[in-house]
Amino acid sequence: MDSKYNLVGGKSCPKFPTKKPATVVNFGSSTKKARLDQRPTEVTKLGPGTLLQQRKSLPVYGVRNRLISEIQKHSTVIIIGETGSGKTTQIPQFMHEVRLDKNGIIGITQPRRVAAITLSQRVSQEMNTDCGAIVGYTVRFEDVTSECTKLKYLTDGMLLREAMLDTLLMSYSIIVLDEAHERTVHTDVLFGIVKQAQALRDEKLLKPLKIVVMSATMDVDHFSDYFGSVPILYLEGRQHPIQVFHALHRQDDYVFSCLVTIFQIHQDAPANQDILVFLTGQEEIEAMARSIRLIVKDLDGKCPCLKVYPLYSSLPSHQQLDVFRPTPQGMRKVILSTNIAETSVTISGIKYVIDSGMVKVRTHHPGTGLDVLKVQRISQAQAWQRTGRAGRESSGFCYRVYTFQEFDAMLKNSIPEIQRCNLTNVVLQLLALEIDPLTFNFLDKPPKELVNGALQQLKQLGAIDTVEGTKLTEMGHQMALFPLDPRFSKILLSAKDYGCLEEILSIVALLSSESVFVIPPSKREKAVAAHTKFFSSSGDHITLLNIYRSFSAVTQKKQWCHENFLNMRNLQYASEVRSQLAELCQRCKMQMSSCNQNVDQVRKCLVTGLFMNIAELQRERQYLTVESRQIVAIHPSSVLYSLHPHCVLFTEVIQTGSCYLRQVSQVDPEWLRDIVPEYVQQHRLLTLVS
Ligand SMILES: Nc1ncnc2c1ncn2[C@@H]1O[C@H](COP(=O)(O)OP(=O)(O)OP(=O)(O)O)[C@@H](O)[C@H]1O
Repeated sequence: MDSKYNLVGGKSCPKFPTKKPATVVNFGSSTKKARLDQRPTEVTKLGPGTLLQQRKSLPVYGVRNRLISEIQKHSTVIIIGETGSGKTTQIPQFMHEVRLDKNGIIGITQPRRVAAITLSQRVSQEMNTDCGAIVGYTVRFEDVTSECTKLKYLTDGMLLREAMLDTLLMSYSIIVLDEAHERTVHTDVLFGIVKQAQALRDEKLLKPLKIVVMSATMDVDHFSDYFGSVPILYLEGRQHPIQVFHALHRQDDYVFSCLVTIFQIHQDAPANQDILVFLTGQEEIEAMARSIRLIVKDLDGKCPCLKVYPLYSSLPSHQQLDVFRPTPQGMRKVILSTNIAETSVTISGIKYVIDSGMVKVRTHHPGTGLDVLKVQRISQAQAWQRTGRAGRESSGFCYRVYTFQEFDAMLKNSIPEIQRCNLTNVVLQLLALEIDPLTFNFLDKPPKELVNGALQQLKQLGAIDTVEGTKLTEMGHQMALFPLDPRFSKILLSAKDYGCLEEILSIVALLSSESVFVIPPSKREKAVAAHTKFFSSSGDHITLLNIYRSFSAVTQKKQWCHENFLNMRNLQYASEVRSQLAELCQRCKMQMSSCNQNVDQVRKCLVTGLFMNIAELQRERQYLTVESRQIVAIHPSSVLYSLHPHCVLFTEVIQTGSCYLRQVSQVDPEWLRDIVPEYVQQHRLLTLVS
């Protein structure tokens, strides 16, 4: 590729089915300033060799012995390495090879489930064993490990959960906190938990716990200081070079610029060189996927066959994993992804990365209690992570559809999640560990109002007695057992009082899964008509229950789902989640119960956990939330969209431009007075006053 590149306007310029005229995106290579180009890179040409040859050509392999000796010498080390240097796949294997795991397993945390799954599959392959044997993974609702597992890839959230059962984490000899630079809330909390476990094990003369922190960014002094000036090991180089290009001019529509760039690459590059595009969210991705498919139809076999794969977190797991399969010969895949493919993962075949420079971030506002989803610029660290997804199997290219000046103006690192997200779940987990969240030794303390907001919510849910309190009630202890948002744990635990545990289990399981509705754009009317059969005028929760009940009753599930435009895998997944939740309920000594057709009981039970999520109709379609006094509307996907009931309970609010309530049910304001009298007293409900 030339360093200056006119992306549209070549002789085979595609037609774009958009309103806009095709613009031009010119790119310049940022040779001097690009970080990857500043460092001497070790370039090894790889043929289709064996996995062992591939492993040996990774930069980390050359320093294996020094690395092992440093890890053996110190109880905690920080390792920095560029993307693709081999940190995540190799270092755990090195430690296993010298039997550092003889007294316990090596746990490697990952911020995302897709990374934990694909990494453990890759490492199993490299070690020539089945996934789930020596190497395995644990993610929420899925445990693929066995008694002989020595290397366990797990999400940071799962390790935190394990810490609740054993604060000393005795089954582990080494804990690797990977991708620490991402600063997810769970990794941040784990810093404190593993540090404490290490100190306590030393104090009690138990077997030692080794901690390895791995990061892809250089600013790790902070991590080192936190553990008491521990050594920092720097791994130089990456396996394959990546050429980075920036747009020469500011682009005013990053989505369109990405689309243009995809087709310019597609026209020039040989087949089987795949493209990964970073966008911000599901809707944007699905819209671009449709545009690409339309353009491809117009190309008339002039280019290799192009297959589009969306990748976002609400996509069912199996569809996410499809993306990782090699592309059939003669084809090209283009993956449109959110930031879930940004760190840790290797997607086979990716030669080109196109970076929009944007990301959708969830931020919690303690004042209003609202979680707001906002599209914003990424940080430089994220830009380098995205770049690093190319050049993993051979050299690669990264096209940034923003100028170098824009890159230069980006924040160096993203704001840690703990500074901006809803902390209710984390605070509950800390309290279950008998840790006071107000005095906990956080790597960076979260804002006090976020912690207080979480304590306040836990008090309202009955998990603690007082806001200042650090002791969980019995209800709080039970709530902490469930891998759910505390509001849903509360609903499950209340179900025994309303005699509807069967129903609540189904609803909570469905809310924990991806959407069960399938609405193909070409068969929209038919799909909606099929779904209408299940609709309940009382709202979305009972509608979900109707679907689950029918699904459980039929024997020909596949055909039934197909006829009713429902996603069978998601329903099956929900059914697995349901079984696991039912087991946890049994552990809490809860009896199974069903309210059969008296589904008012179900909605009353939902109020026990979601009473802070009530909104009242103001005027046509406009609602006011009782807790945060926000103007909102019911999301068009809700069955209540055109019914506008007086008082509704909702599962979540999303703000993308306007504020929308999702998963909504009608409630009778009188129920609120019975179920949460104190809350009603504190918050004036208009309907109750009149
Ligand atoms: N699933 C996979 N398929 C093919 N190759 C892979 C796979 N996983 C890893 N590799 C190879 O191993 C290399 C090192 O991957 P690894 O995840 O260990 O790097 P890393 O240093 O942890 O980088 P990052 O932090 O970006 O994930 C990759 O660049 C790639 O060549």
